[in-house]
Amino acid sequence: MASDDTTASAVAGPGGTPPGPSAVRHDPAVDPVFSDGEPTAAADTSVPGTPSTPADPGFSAASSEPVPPARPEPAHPADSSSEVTPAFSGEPPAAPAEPAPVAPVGAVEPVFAEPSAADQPDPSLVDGGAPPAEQRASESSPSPATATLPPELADAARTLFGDRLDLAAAYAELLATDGVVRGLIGAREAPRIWERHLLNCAAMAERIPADASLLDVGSGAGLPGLVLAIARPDLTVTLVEPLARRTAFLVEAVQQLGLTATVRVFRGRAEEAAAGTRDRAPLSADIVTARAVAALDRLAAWCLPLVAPGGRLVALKGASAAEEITEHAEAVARLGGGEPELHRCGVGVIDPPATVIEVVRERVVGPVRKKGPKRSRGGRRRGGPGRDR
Ligand SMILES: C[S@@+](CC[C@H](N)C(=O)[O-])C[C@H]1O[C@@H](n2cnc3c(N)ncnc32)[C@H](O)[C@@H]1O
Repeated sequence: MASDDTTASAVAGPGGTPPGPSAVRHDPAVDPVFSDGEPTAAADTSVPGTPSTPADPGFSAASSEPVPPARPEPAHPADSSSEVTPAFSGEPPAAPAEPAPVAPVGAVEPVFAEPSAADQPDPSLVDGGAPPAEQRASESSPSPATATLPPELADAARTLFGDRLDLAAAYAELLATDGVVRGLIGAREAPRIWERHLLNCAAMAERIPADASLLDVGSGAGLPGLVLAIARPDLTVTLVEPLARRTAFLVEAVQQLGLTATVRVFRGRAEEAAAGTRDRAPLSADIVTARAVAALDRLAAWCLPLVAPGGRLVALKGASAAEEITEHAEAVARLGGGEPELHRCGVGVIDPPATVIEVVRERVVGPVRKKGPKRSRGGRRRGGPGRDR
């Protein structure tokens, strides 16, 4: 049930409420939410909370390697094919993988219901001998119901979500129930969804201009793209995610939250989104966001081709953001990016503020061509077999 703190009538528009006491305590900027069962998540190993940092309990067995183009997820009823065919949700080729449409439910109260019988986990979600997600959820102490917005975060949440706070609460509920049951989010993350995930993602909104188009690369369960779409109804958002189980969740979440007018889901890798096909123009947007997807050099390689010239990559990063800039600024420049800039978001609202790295796409750089043998004017390869004849 909603407390008075979370009712729409009690909230002001974003920025309209004086920030309350800073209440977010951890450095949550890049803590991803995936549970142990996730098979192929590429992660930013240069930030805290990634697989290379054992301290993060909510993280998956992710590697820093990119997702292979056609690497299958574990079989699941929603996955009719193991092949990843880049497509928007609803496009005919991808249709078999999409769940049946769910009627929008609108805003719901930020208390998490018990999973129904229909929510029983599919055993095929279990990876590597781990117990089913539901079992993992019940084994760890916090119950999903504890993901209710903590009172000490209510001021920050009101400031960041304004009159969309109920919608944010509905998404938090989805993450903490469905997200846990389906193995998309670690059970221990449920009680700290607001603190570690929703608020710091929402804080990025201050770096995004009004009415911008936005592509969120490696959305996973919707972070930060879906959070930004909730906080900022003026944005047009595309969630880019290659893995079927995650895109199935995203499609359902978009429908259930009633966000279909401003949010679409593209199943595929960033590189595929940028390349386009004979039937689909390459995707691009004013702003490309990412959290916990890759280190800055690789992120720039994947994301800058998706940024409209003059637009920006806005990457949510952790404590090592400054070192990443030092390490990768040259690579970013080679890829057509400007000097990476570090910004703090949510100052005075969340503690610590979120850290983002921003890169303007200054130049359009073509794909790196591999050096092949030189050809003569006649088209023959110099030194090739023809020359010896
Ligand atoms: C560690 S998860 C982070 C998910 C989410 N951004 C978050 O912060 O919770 C990394 C995500 O990036 C996706 N990913 C990996 N390589 C990608 C690529 N080349 N293009 C798009 N997404 C990719 C993975 O499938 C995975 O969902």
